[in-house]
Amino acid sequence: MSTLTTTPGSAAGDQLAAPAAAPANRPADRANPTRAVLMLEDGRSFVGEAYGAIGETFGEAVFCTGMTGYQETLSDPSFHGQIVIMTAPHIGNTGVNDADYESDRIQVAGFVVRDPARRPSSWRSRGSLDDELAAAGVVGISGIDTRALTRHLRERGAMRCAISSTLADDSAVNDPAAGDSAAGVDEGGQSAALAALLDRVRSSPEMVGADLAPVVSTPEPYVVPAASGTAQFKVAALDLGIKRATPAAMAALGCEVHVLPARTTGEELLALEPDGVFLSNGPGDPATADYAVEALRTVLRADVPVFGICFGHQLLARALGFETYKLTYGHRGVNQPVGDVATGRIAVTSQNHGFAVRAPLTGVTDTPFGRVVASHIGLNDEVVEGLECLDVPAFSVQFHPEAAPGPHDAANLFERFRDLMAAARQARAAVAGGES
Ligand SMILES: NC(=O)CC[C@H](N)C(=O)O
Repeated sequence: MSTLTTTPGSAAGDQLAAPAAAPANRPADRANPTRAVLMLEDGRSFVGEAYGAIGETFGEAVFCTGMTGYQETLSDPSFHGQIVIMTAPHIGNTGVNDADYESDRIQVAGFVVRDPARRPSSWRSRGSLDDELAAAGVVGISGIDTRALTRHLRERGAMRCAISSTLADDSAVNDPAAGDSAAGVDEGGQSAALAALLDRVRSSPEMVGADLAPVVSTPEPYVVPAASGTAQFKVAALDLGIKRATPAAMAALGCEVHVLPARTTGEELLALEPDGVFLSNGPGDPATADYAVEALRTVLRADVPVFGICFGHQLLARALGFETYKLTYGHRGVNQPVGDVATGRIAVTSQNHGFAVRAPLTGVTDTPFGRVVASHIGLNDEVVEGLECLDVPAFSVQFHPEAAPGPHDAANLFERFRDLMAAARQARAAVAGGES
């Protein structure tokens, strides 16, 4: 299986790297718009204007329903290899600032908006989003019917796509004006350039089978110190695509967070003598990343507390023996309702996932690491959104308690992790006391 190795604005995958003769991505000119095409794997296409950089890019088309937080979305490493469609029609209204980035670069493979802000307005803004995308070489498209596109993906599922603003001839495109019915796929009448683009989309790498965490992970370990005072707990955090807000949330609770590359082994994690091990969110298919699953099993055997979010939740599930599967179109946005099974409380959560864990919604499952229950359930479609181990100190959630962007309903989960680490330390002290 080929692996998506997208760099912003470039073709997805080595085998799809732009031919040497292709023009380099260059900023779109707002005064003289350049025509751009979004081509889906099933042949449906949309015509709009180049937005951000002019060029050609490939990735999985996914839609995000957040009304706000486009900067955090763009820089979330979990979106690596994906072309993100914003369902909110006005994007870029507050420009860009340096505080809202969740990693050191824009991570999406491409960006689709309906109606970009012509002039950003915010006291924090230092520039416009389209200039920022152009400077980063990120190819985008604007002025298309994002509602029709989203409905198409809801019916047909997330699929590969391309954005191209460099086609020689795109005159005969299957335009959204032709209607947004699911049956509106019309490959007939397309120009040779469009047919060739469709071929390129269909030979681009798929998200299923893509092992992308090592591509976005930190090459070297680094430490985020406790936000104030002496650190109370040492956390070893496996960076599978971590967002800045995550170690910051743990540091605010008195943790010293050691952020480690994706391929760190279980033995290396334990050698740090951490109070707890954290597994981050990340891009790609959780059915890959066997290295992290193995590391996690080593940690679980050592009875060290574990907390996983999103990709980390999926990997904890795999370590326990559950399987993961691909959702039709996933959950991406800041308004996803989740029920806490134990308390009956509902949290509105931030989510960004295309895969999910296959586990029973009710009852207790026996696993090699003891009994496990589903702790959280997605209220839109009954997807397992959390797991709790009853016999080892481990739990995980599919959503994002770090909430960047998003509501803070789930922030208490970091406190739960801290309390789990405190309880484990007390238990160790009691055992040591009993032995002496
Ligand atoms: N945000 C994440 O960690 C996403 C996890 C995984 N890549 C998925 O799409 O389901």
